[in-house]
Amino acid sequence: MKVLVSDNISSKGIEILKKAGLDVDVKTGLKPEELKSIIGEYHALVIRSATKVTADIIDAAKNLKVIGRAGSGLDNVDKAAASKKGIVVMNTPGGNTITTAEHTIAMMFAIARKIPQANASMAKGEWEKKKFMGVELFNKTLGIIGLGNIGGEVAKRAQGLGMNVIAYDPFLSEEKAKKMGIKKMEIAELISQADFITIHTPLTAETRNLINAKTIKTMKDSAYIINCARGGIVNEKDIYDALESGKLAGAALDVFEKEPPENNPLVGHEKVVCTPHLGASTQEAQENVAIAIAEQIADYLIYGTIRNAVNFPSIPADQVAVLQPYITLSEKIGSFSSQIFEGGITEVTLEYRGDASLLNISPLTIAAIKGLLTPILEETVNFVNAPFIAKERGIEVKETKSTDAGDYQGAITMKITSPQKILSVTGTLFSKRDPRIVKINDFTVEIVPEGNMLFMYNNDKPGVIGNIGTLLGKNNINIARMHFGREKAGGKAISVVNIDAPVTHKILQEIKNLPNILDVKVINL
Ligand SMILES: NC(=O)C1=CN([C@@H]2O[C@H](COP(=O)(O)OP(=O)(O)OC[C@H]3O[C@@H](n4cnc5c(N)ncnc54)[C@H](O)[C@@H]3O)[C@@H](O)[C@H]2O)C=CC1
Ligand SMILES: O=C(O)CCC(=O)C(=O)O
Repeated sequence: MKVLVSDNISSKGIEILKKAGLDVDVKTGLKPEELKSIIGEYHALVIRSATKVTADIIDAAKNLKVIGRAGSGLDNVDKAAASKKGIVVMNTPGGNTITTAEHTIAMMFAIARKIPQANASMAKGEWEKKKFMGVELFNKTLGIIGLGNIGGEVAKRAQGLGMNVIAYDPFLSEEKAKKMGIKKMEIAELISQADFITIHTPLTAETRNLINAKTIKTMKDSAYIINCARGGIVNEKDIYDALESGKLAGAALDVFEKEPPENNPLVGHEKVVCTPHLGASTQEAQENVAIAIAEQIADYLIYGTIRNAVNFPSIPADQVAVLQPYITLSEKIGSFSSQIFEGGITEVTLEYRGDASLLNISPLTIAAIKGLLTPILEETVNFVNAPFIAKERGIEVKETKSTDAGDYQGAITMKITSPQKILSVTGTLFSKRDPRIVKINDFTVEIVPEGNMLFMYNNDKPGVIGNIGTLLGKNNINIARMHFGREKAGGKAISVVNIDAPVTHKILQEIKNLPNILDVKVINL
């Protein structure tokens, strides 16, 4: 079996692959057409973030069984194309957590004390003591947006420095935050209270452009911002304007909207410290992730054991045919529910009815939990660790079974509970194969859960649908399907629109401002 390593990984990983008897080629810096021309020879591909594994590359990968990411981010892999071809996509969540948290703290010190700027000045022969007056971190408030693995490690370190740590993470329970000695609050409150703001969320529809001109306006004067998560979460132009106007005292950026950045005025700006996506770049982290991915790939190619796969559950071979459609349905119900729900989840109940109650439900529950957590945690959740992550986050998972499925042959309902509200989403299979969402709370619907969608609560009034259609049409976005459900004529209604292209933040705002629209969410399945 042949393995292609197309990005730089630690030699420890290569040794493991070779020792396992695999034939390893290391070819880094390949152009897309070069990779496409050779990928057909390989059974496994090992990458970091530089190699772009597009649908085109996957199409040419005639023998490929597995793509392994030494690290966590999989935004450079077309996972849907890989899944369609049965290629397992795996990563190594956790291997670079400490390293990235340490980089964040280093970046915070660097902007607070202007260390890189002072170093550059001394290298030019200057001795500019006055110019590089800094601020202490002690007693300052650090606002962490996204209190997951890295955010949690940053919090511990910042507490050790005597900082007052506050956090915003809509998916974190109050209890967990309390245990960590952190005050959990809404984002607006955090932004207005923090002296330093650091971001540790994935880049999702919700977090794209999270820090923008509007939010910056509500920050303290002379606040600092740090982004070691993903480019695109902070709006680079708005940060630049705020630095120029003096609203922001400094920014530390490890990640960029475009990497490497081109003509980006933040690079080299006197109030900015930049690093070229170095968050995970330590010997220790690179060894961790290289060893982990090499072991995972060898285990899969040699023994068929799947670990840390983001697109495949482990189920006994004889159950695959019957379980797979229900696994897809469960994952879609979870993902759909997560994208329309807001609040710290404390409990999730999966109700299996009719045919579904007669199945081996444990992989279905795992798939539903994975679906629920993936839009929130993106790369860190897989078919193996989903239940553990839920538990760690204080989410209690319950299952119930009933042979009575009402109007359907088999149905699965996910009930999500937070201290403030409950959401219930029911799905079924049409023709034993095709997933449909058929109930959302008390609204009866018939939604095809796939691709880009808009989910809206609206008043059941004439003109609502026409307005949405006109606005999308004006923006050249084609509507594939529309579904409606209402409590009663003239009451509260839900509208779900399947669209052929994603909507931009601006279009989303325009939809929100249409008459009789109460709330809009973007869904991607
Ligand atoms: N700079 C670098 O080299 C590296 C960057 N990263 C990036 O760091 C980020 C965080 O990674 P991990 O901590 O491992 O992920 P994680 O999955 O453990 O944590 C992410 C946290 O963000 C929260 N979150 C999701 N949506 C949110 C929203 N709208 N508002 C507030 N919080 C939200 C989640 O609840 C979760 O607690 C990811 O974007 C990852 O790709 C990771 C490793 C290295
Ligand atoms: O491999 C790297 O250097 C980037 C790490 C990263 O961003 C990730 O693991 O998500």
